[in-house]
Amino acid sequence: MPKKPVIRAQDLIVGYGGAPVCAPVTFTLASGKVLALVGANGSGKSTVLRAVIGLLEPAGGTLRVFDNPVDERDVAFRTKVASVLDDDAYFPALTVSEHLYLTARGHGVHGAQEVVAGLLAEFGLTDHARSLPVALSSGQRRRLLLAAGFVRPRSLLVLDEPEQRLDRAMRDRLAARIVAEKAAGGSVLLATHDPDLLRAVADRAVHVADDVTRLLPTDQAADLISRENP
Ligand SMILES: Nc1ncnc2c1ncn2[C@@H]1O[C@H](COP(=O)(O)OP(=O)(O)OP(=O)(O)O)[C@@H](O)[C@H]1O
Repeated sequence: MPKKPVIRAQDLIVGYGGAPVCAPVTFTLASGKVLALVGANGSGKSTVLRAVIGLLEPAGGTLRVFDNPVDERDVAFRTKVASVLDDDAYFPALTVSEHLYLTARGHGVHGAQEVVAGLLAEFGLTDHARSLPVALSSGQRRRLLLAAGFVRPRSLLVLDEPEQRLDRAMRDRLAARIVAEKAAGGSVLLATHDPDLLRAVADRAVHVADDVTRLLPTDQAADLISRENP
């Protein structure tokens, strides 16, 4: 029997106060695959991601994650789904390493200290391990949030414009990390404006828009982004 998709969205309608922000969205994401949401500013990519991780009730259509309706209060859901959204959601009174360690321990990660040390190195934060977030640059804070996403146990990783505020070298490292994620059987749903990241990691894309949302091959989606952001 074919494996059930990790995410199944069928004519999914998302919006605020009853008003949809984009055309209905239909896609599936299988394990070991990366699906990218692309589209202009304000087209609705983050809103779709919020619905997938349970921060927003769908206004219509079907949404199943691991073959269940989304319920972010469910422990089983939270152990499988890690997300990094476009917000500065860190603890201001914890250092970089305390932040990662707390997240790791809170999610029952084995060998948390080694895992944290590895992520500090990978995200270029070792020299800032004892810094408070206020003493980090905006790109370093972004690295901290990404590292906090990667420290969690997960089968599905949801990333909202993970390239934001990262320099080229860090974007390349992030791309390698996402490729490793899928090689290990993990699934990734991400929104992006970066055609290089898209080409490096995505298997398919969904163009989110007002009139119609379409599934696109990665190259076509990357060309579309390049045209939107010449
Ligand atoms: N909390 C909210 N309440 C009401 N409207 C919102 C809210 N958040 C976003 N919107 C609106 O929903 C629409 C879609 O926003 P969304 O953040 O999903 O777009 P996006 O595709 O992620 O954009 P960007 O590429 O700029 O990040 C926009 O018109 C935005 O103004």
